[in-house]
Amino acid sequence: MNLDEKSSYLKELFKDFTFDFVSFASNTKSYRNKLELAIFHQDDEIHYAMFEGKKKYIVKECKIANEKIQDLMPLVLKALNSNKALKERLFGVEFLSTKLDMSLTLLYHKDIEQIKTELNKFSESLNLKLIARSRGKKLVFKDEILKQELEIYNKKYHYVYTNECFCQANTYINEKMIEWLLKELKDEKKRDLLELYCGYGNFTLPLSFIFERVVATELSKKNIEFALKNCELNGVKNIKFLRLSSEDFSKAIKKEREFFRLRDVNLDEFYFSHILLDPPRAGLSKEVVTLAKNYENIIYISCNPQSLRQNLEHLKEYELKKLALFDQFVDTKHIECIAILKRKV
Ligand SMILES: C[S@@+](CC[C@H](N)C(=O)[O-])C[C@H]1O[C@@H](n2cnc3c(N)ncnc32)[C@H](O)[C@@H]1O
Repeated sequence: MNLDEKSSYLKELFKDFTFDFVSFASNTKSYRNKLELAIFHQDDEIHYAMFEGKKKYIVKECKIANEKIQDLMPLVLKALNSNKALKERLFGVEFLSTKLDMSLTLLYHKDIEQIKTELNKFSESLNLKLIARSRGKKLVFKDEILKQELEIYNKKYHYVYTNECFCQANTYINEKMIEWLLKELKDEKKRDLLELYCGYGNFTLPLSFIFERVVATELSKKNIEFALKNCELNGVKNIKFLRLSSEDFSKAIKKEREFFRLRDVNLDEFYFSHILLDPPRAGLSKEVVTLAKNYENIIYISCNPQSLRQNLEHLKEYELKKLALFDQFVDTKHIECIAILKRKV
């Protein structure tokens, strides 16, 4: 689907609502900063491959991947093909790049300890941050931490993360999403922000500068580990990151359950004017929709407009003020959007 088709689809899906609509285009080529490929073994050679349903087909190049990844792809393949131990039982590769950095993950169906020396030489020869994985094992060569720098309205935000963290796939569009949110929230009355599904703090850090205080929660331990590092990197002091599922956080705020992780936090001290939600494709559970209703303003970042639409059915007390479409995944059926909701008066 192109941007016009996605816009029409969204407008049709949300036709029962009245809202301002805006869309943001991406570069159509070289936009992806992460790429996962399968490996196809043929005779004595390996090729990059993708799946179409259950069918694997060979991929010679990938124009949607950014230039860093495109440049590295042939070098990696050549080096792997010239080494029997490295190509044997290899079944997948994952490229992850940032504006400043790059890592490669190799996925094996064999014990990677046996090829540790070869992997090290491979990482050295390509000067590459390399991660190798096989069942229950992980080896890291050089480093796995990537540095990222986002530029939002001429201000730089610094991040670190690894490929075990969630990260947005299109850096340009990610920056546009953050810029748009800052612009939309600029003139609103704001106090504290409650953010659920915060990842490593992608939105949290820039937003922390326009709210008094932020409580940000996330399920994954790795994401929270890096969110805390990112807070320090940017000298931010007004965010409290908590590793809790959104469902558990709902229980905590209703005092239905006590959590040791919340022993130093008195949630009653906060005045949340806004809640920001960026859930996985399935959208929000019933408990989280109920939690969201405690707050006057809801910002809902969605990678699945269908689940967003379903959740809105249970948020009838709110008006959908704005809906923004971000073409994060160009020419695919995937739609990323942000909805801004306000409780009706
Ligand atoms: C779409 S990502 C958004 C991450 C972040 N906002 C960003 O922009 O990088 C969704 C995040 O929700 C987390 N997550 C998934 N299920 C969750 C749950 N039930 N409670 C809290 N976090 C959850 C995932 O670990 C992931 O980091």
